[in-house]
Amino acid sequence: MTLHLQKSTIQKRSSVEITGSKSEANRLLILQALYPEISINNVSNSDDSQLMQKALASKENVVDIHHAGTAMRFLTAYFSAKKDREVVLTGSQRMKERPIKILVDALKDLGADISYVENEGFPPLKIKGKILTKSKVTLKADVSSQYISALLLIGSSLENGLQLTLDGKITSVPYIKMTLSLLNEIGIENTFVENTITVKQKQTEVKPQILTVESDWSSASYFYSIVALSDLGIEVKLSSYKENSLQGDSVLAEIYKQFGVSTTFQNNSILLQKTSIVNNKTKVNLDLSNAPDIAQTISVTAFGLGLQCHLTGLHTLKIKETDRLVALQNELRKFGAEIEITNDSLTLEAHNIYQSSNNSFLEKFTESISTYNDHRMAMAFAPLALKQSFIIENADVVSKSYPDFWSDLNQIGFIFK
Ligand SMILES: O=C(O)C1=C[C@@H](OP(=O)(O)O)[C@@H](O)[C@H](O)C1
Ligand SMILES: C=C(OP(=O)(O)O)C(=O)O
Repeated sequence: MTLHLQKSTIQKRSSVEITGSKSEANRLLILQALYPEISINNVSNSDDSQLMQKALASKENVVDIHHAGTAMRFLTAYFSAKKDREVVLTGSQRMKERPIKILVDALKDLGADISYVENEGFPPLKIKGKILTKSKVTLKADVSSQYISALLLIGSSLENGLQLTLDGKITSVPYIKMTLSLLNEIGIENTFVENTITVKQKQTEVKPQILTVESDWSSASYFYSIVALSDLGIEVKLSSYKENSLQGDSVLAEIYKQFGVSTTFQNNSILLQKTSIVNNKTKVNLDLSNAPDIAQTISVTAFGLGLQCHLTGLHTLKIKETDRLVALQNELRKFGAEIEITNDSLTLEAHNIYQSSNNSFLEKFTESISTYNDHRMAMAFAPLALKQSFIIENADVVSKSYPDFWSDLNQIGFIFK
C-alpha cells in the first residue's frame, strides 16, 4: 500500500486508545504457556503478538514467526526446554539475517540441542526440545537484550533455576528489568546484582491471576512527535498508561520536554500538550542505548523542528528490522537533511527548511519515503505530514507493532489520498 500523506493539521483536542505493549505481551504469552494459571488483559493486536500466540498454539513441525524478533528469540529458548517437541523455527528473509548465535550458544551450554538449518549463527533453527539440566551460563550482553530475556523467561522452569553472568556493557537494560518485574509479578524470585542475574526454580504453583498489559510506549512516541511538530496548545490524550511503567520507552515523557511537549498522567491516560515553542538553538544530545526503538522518532522530530541533534548508543539499530541508521540517513536526506551516521551514532545539523518562506522546499520535494520492511520507518516519518505532503511506500508495514496506526492518525486529523 502506497500512502499519499497530505499536509495536515491535527484537531486541537483528540484522544487515542493504543494497543498493548508487544514487549510485555510477548513475555506474558511465554509465561502463560509455562504457567497456564495466568490470564492476560489487553494483549497487543500487533502482528508480532499474534504470531507469538499462533506459534505457541501450533502443533506443526515448522513455526514461522516472520519479522518478530522477540518471538524468534523467546521461542528459541522456550522450544529448547520443551521436552519431546521438535521444531524448525524460521522467519522472514530479514529474520534470517538477524544474529542469534549468542543465544544458541548459551542454550547449548545449558544442554540444549539446536542446529542451524541454513547459515551458521542465524535462523532458521532446528530445535529438539529436552530437559535442560545445567543452570549456569555466561553470555555477551552488548548485542541484544532479547537473548537475556529469552533465557530469563524459561529460567524458573529449569530443574535448578538459572544463573546468568553478563559479559560486556549491558544494552537495552529496561527490557531485562521488564522481564524480571513480570517474573516477580507472578511470584518467581530473581535478583540482578551487577552483572549477575539469578532466577529461582518455581517450587510452588503460580496463583491464578489476571495481568494487564500497559499500552505500548514505543507507539506513543509517534504522538509525542506529532504534538512536538504542532502548534502551541494542541493536546492529544493516550490510553492506557501508568506512571510507573515497566517499559523503558516511557522516558519519552522526559525527553519530549525539550521538544516543548508536557506529559500529564490522568487516571489511566497521558495528556500530551504542546506547551512551549522550542528555541532553534536547542541542541539535542541523547544516549539511547536504553531506548533504541525511539531513535527514529526522535531523529525525525528533531529534523522537523530544525534542531541540531546528536544521538549515541545506537549500536543495536543495525540488526533490527533493517539497518535503521542507514535507512534514516537515506530517507532524511530526501527531505534535505544534513545527516551523518557511524555504527552507533547519528548527527543531524540544524536547518531552517520549514521556516523558509512559502514552503519553497515543498515544491522541490518529489521523492517518496521507503520503509525497508520496518514499521518504525513508516511511523517515525508520518508526523512530517504536519509540515508537507509526501508519499510513504509500503505503509502497511506498521502492523508489526501498531496495525491501527493509519486509522488512528486519520481520526486525529491526518489526511491521506
Ligand atoms: O525485549 C524486547 O521486548 C525488546 C528489546 C529491544 O531489543 P534489543 O535488546 O535487541 O535492543 C527492542 O529493540 C525490541 O523492540 C523489543
Ligand atoms: C526491534 C523491534 O522489534 P524486534 O526486535 O522484536 O523485531 C522493534 O519493534 O522496534
